[in-house]
Amino acid sequence: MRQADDEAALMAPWQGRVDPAEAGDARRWHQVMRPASRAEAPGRALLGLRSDAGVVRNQGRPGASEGPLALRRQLANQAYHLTAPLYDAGDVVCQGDDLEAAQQAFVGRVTGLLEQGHRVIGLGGGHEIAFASFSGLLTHAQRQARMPRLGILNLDAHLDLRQAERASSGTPFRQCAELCQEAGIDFHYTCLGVSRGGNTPALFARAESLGVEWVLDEQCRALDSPAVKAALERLLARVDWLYLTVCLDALPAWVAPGVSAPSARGIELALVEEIIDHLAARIALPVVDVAELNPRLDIDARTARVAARLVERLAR
Ligand SMILES: N=CN[C@@H](CCC(=O)O)C(=O)O
Ligand SMILES: [Mn+2]
Ligand SMILES: [Mn+2]
Repeated sequence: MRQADDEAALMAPWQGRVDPAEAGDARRWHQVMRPASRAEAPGRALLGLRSDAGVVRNQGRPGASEGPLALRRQLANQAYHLTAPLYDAGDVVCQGDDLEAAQQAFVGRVTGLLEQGHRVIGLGGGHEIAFASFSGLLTHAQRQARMPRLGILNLDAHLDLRQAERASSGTPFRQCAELCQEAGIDFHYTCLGVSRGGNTPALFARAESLGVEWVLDEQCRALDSPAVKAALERLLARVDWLYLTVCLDALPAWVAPGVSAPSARGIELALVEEIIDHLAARIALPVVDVAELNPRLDIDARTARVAARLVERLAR
């Protein structure tokens, strides 16, 4: 009974239009989505992190905990053009301020889904999802007979390398650097779309000292912009598996208004899509995620629609 209740709640957002009179394949995501517990073959597994704690700790505007549900509602009506099966693995819920417990639970879920052969698609939640996503990927990598080299590609206006007393949405990649050091592996972190005004000199200095590669938003014009091309080529040459994370404030505020810290400039959605396609064609992407969707601040679900479009791409 409990399981049936859980499944009904899990599948509740997966509703949308149906076109029974259509002769060809007229399926949408809500008609294909299955609970991850019933997966029979490897596919794409959605896993949400319902958390505001990281953004609140980072002096931001709460509401990201409502992101996973808003994203599922937009995804439900996406036309299904994929071959991979789609699974919903539900949400890890952050209770109050207990971010660390939520991140640990998320890590456990990520490793379990990776072991079953799924690509994990994380749905934020604040960008604190990144530390949990990468930790899960690292744990899974350490279980391989020959450990793959790991890298991180973050599309973000922010470096998220803060030094702070407590973990937050502003600290995940500094935490990843420490994790890599503890694990005795290289930290390969590249951030594209960085806003000069959104990051203090202290953050750029930390990026420098950690060997982080970044490209400013104004240098990110196209995939073949020299700085973008060089940064991606260097990263791809160094790693075997990539964790790709999209902070929605990498996009301009008029494209993605529903985030804690909207961007005055940002990088174009078309470029974000091109980067995703470029990476997917060249390297294993076992874990990807979309972070910082805040439905409370959204306008006509504009950001949620963009996020759903990106998730569809990340699922290909
Ligand atoms: N994950 C977002 N992090 C940003 C937020 C900046 C802001 O709130 O202005 C950061 O810490 O830099
Ligand atoms: Mn950001
Ligand atoms: Mn971020």
